[in-house]
Amino acid sequence: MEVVIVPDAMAGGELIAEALAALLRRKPDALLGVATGSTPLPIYQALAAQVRAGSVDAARARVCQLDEYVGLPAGHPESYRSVVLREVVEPLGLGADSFMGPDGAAEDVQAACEAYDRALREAGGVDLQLLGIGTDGHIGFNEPCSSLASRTRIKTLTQQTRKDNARFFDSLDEVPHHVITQGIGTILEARHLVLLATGAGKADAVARAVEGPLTALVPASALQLHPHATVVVDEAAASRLKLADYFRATYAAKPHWQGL
Ligand SMILES: N[C@@H]1[C@@H](O)[C@H](O)[C@@H](COP(=O)(O)O)O[C@@H]1O
Repeated sequence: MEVVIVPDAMAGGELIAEALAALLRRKPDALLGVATGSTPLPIYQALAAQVRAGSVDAARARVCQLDEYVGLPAGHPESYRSVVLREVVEPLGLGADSFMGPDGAAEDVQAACEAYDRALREAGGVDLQLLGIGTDGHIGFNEPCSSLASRTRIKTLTQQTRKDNARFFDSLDEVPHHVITQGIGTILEARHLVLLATGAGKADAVARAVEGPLTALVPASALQLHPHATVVVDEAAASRLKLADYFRATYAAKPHWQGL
């Protein structure tokens, strides 16, 4: 696992957007796994700026969702489908046919989960999966004690996650209890995992994920199993890392051509 400490969220966004741009230059139809929440927004803004400036062509990029609420009415502005269309697909100038996600309104949720796992494989697998981290260490919506081998499935949110996400809704009551999320086993199949965490509120989760034991109690610790996992953190989110100086020195000495 590589840990990169950046000064602030903006710098993290630009660094990761450059990695996405480099991937698209290498593989124009790359399948980009995107995350929701506030943290990755600077990545999407920086990538869209690169597209507008003509430094990367994203016209053939494909985008896929990490997770979704269950039971929100179609077109709800806070469904992750709506968020990804609004924050990623449209700003990159892509059409809705470049995008795939699990169907949170399906009558047969289990079948929808299995279909999504299959669709990801049939699409050739995710080239780069962006991840955020929950304050309880979750990735996607894999809450603590999710199986490290799990596939896309329905999960029940913890009260903490519902409270954390209530800011996107009019009230806590409106935050769904159930979600569909790519499983940890599904996420680990992506060729490159890039987790961005910013702010002091994530420092504890980051330290447990990066330097703690591999445990289902901290789903993000599963990144330790992946051969190409990058964790980008700002100074505040890095504040509890014991090896911070080592991570800084390693990144400073890294040849530029390697990218992330
Ligand atoms: N399902 C999403 C996660 O993918 C995201 O990482 C997390 C953190 O969000 P934020 O970046 O807003 O803190 O929120 C939600 O739970």
